[in-house]
Amino acid sequence: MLQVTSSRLRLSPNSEHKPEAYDDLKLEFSPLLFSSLERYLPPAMLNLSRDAKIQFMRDILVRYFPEAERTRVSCFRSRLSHLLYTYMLQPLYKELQTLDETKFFVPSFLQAVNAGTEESFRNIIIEPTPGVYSFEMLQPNFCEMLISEVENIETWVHDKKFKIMRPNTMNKYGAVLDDFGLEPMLNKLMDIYLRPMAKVFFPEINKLALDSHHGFIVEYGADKDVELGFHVDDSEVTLNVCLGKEFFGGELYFRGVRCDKHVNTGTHQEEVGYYSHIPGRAVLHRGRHRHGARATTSGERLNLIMWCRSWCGECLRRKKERQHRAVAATKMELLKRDGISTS
Ligand SMILES: O=C(O)CCC(=O)C(=O)O
Ligand SMILES: [Fe+2]
Repeated sequence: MLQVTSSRLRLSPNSEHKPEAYDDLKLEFSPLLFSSLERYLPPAMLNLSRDAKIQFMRDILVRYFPEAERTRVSCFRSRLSHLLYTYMLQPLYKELQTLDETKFFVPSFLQAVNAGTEESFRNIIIEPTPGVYSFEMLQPNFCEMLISEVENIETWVHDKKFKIMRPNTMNKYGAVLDDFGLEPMLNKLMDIYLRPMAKVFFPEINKLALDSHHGFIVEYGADKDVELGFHVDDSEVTLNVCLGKEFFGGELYFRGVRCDKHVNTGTHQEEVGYYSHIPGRAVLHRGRHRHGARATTSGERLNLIMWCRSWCGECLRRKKERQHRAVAATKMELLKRDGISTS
């Protein structure tokens, strides 16, 4: 039984207090909710054991959150962790989860990254249109393994009757690799192998370290997606590598870099560019470089895409502000439901 002098939540969060991480909890509420709520705990409770705090906070949340919402979150979380853990433990190729550079990359790419100079990168790239850099990157064997892994994921998901998250709002086929145990490997790929190159070719984003990514596979073919409309990516820098198989069409078209305000403006002649995919070859471009993919007219095309992102100081400040507002709103809601006047 929990013994505390006051079980009332604080009126304002204790900003000095660093809440515990609750990511491992398999409870019906988001771990973030527990971390946010911990800052509102009465001072005497902060030194209690983690289990005691969990029990106390869970009691509060159970009282205040509607049943339907809890069931929805709970179902989603348990299905998602089930997906992650079960698949991660028995993928087709466990070796894809650990980046082995000599097995993954072609020697020319590795040499350029090891040298790490502008000249070494310039030696391996072609620039089909200004701001789009193409280079040979992946070993054929790695491409084949990754394709087989994706096919295995799809069969597995189908057999288990799971609904998986599709890569983005435009591609209906493919899979988010981060959800299937490949996130750490892709993180390493971004950190060690892409970041130095991005620094050389996109000096304007040099100050922003690429620090997170969304890694996925897109699939095109007769009974899959055929083409991809004109868009910008939700990324600072995008890596797009063709894995195979055999196909005609699927060229990328580019139409200049734009900020949010001018994303729908016209294109100038010198901004028009094209790139034809070749298995194993990558393109690196700004996420804001407007582009699309023409129809894959026959065969099957699979590409590995990494939307690499970074948080600038202002984004970080706004993110914290949003979190702060969300916490404040949750707290107001809790207090109101407890019949405490908040005015
Ligand atoms: O199909 C492609 O190669 C382009 C994919 C793409 O632009 C995207 O997923 O953002
Ligand atoms: Fe894109």
